[in-house]
Amino acid sequence: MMHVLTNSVPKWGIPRSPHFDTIDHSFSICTRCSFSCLPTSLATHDIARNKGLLHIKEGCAFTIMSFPVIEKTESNVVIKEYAEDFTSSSSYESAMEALSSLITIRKRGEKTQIGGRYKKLERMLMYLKILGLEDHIAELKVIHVAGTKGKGSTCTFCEAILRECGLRTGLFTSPHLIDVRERFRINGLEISEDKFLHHFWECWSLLKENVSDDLPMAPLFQFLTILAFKIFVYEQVDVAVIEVGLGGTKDSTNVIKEPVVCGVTSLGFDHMETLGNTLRMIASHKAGIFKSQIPAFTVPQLSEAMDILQERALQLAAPLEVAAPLPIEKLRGLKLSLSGDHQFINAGLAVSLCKCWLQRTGNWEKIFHKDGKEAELPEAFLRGLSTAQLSGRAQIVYDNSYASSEASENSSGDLVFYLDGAHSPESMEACAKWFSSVVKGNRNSSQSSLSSMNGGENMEEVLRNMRHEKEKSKQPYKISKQILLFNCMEVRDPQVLLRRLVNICASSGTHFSKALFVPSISMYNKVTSGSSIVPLDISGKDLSWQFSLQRHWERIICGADSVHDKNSEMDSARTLPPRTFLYEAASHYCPGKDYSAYSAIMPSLPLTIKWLRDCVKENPSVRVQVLVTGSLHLVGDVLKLLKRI
Ligand SMILES: Nc1ncnc2c1ncn2[C@@H]1O[C@H](COP(=O)(O)OP(=O)(O)OP(=O)(O)O)[C@@H](O)[C@H]1O
Ligand SMILES: [Mg+2]
Ligand SMILES: [Mg+2]
Repeated sequence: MMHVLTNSVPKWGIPRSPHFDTIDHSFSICTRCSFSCLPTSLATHDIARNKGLLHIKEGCAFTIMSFPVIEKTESNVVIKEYAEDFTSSSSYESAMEALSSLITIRKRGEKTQIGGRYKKLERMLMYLKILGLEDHIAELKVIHVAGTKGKGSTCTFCEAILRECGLRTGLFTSPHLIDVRERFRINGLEISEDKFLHHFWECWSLLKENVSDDLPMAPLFQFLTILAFKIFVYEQVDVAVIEVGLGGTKDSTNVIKEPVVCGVTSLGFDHMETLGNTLRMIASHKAGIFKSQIPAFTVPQLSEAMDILQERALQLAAPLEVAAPLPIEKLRGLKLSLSGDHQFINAGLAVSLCKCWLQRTGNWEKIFHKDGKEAELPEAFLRGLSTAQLSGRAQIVYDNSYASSEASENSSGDLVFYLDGAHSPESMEACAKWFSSVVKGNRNSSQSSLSSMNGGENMEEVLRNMRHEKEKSKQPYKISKQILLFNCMEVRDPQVLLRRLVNICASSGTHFSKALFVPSISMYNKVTSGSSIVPLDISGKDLSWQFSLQRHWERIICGADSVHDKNSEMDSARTLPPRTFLYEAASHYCPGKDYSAYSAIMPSLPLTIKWLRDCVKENPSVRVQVLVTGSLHLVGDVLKLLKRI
């Protein structure tokens, strides 16, 4: 494949968007004016102008751009546009403020309080019309994916595979862990801050100008969906991989009228307050993305769910196929970049979706004409499957920032974080299996395989982990302790989640010596960015939810209620347990201490990480393996802190 470096874009002129010619894999420059392909209304607004984001000229918007710089990463071309100084972090923070104002404060399952005359999907179509996008989104070549678990992973595999096939990709996933821009990827890379702000303020101001009592402003997820469509249209992606937000039938993404192919990942119990209490009801929502005569794929499902999917597909004359989990031999010695056995299910689905997409768009034969071996996965597929990246799903982070530079590596213990944002019973099961298998791998061999490190890491992180593995193999034997760091949203059933986790881990010999219950930093009513300030002030934080999690834990582990009397709860949570707590056997526990034998409430996440680091620093003979799970917010917060503390 040829990559051509271009820097011939006029600095103050029309942005020409570079893209792949998908047919012969060559890189070409589209000489059409990207903006001129879009309605001139896109350029007529004030906020962006006030913020200096746009120059308006005769109804056509011109971004202020400096020369694009092309970075080559493996077989992909990555384009970076370095904008002038018009975007500052403060402008990014004001975008976050604006986004936060779109969060509709309501309890899950309650009917929306958006008001207005129209239903959600009618509103979505009207918003798209305001932005002049309605015809353009019909031209996007979409892979649309619903399901209870594995949507994000499946979409990420699809994106990586098709990018490796030489296509220009757009990927829209949810939720994000640290920064909202994670939800929008162009050619495998998170959208740049400049581009994000540009599109954000255009959407924002046009919608704000046109809202009325009948058509109120779009709530958060609808807004983000519209933004994704706008970005993908503007970026002229060859393929848009779109993850459903919640359910299917009524999801904001379901304005896609004619996707190229649809996928439904593993179905299970989540969001029952919105989707219903039975698997049949849940499946019926997910099947709501099927479209007349459009091929659909799913994974093996329980029969109640499969029956519904098949019924719906039949009604729509949509050919539905079941994609088998990817057989490991097909990888020809490579490893899936996302860890855990469940990822073979997602990978199998992604392969079927991509093959179908390539065939239906006429690309399959053009790209793989020389590759006659139907049974084998094309090289590009293997590259995609072994490099796709998604943070916070079965991700391992070795933390060594506590080790002082002068001290030898061996003078402190190991601290390893295992992060997985599981928050439904089925995903907790997948998470427990993964955690047990990787810590077991550690117990059985001094060197764990790199396959246990998922693709959420960047190259730098992978290399750091490899160095760590190498160092570790030279070190004396360490005693491993498994610790749980947990929080979940109040709408979840912690009893079910924790019990599932404990039982599955126990069945393969993994036992948590302690559980730490901690409040998340992220606020559900605020969209924050990677650079937002981490609040350290914990005074007045209500920890009653964490105390109730602890009570569930105590009941599961020792069949008894926690020893806490309610009055001491608030006081005890103000203080961290002594460092010996981490290593103390439960039998050493003395009633009367302000933490229990098996668990503790931690006053804040930053303090918890510091405390864990201090504990490990003092004790060279231990390896503390911390499973962080229950909430993607918690996982995101931990990742943010590990990178920044
Ligand atoms: N096929 C699967 N079966 C069971 N659990 C899975 C599967 N795939 C992923 N998981 C679990 O679900 C978690 C989230 O994975 P992923 O982000 O791919 O799913 P999602 O459907 O996008 O989730 P969300 O509802 O958070 O958007 C993973 O961390 C893992 O614990
Ligand atoms: Mg979900
Ligand atoms: Mg998701």
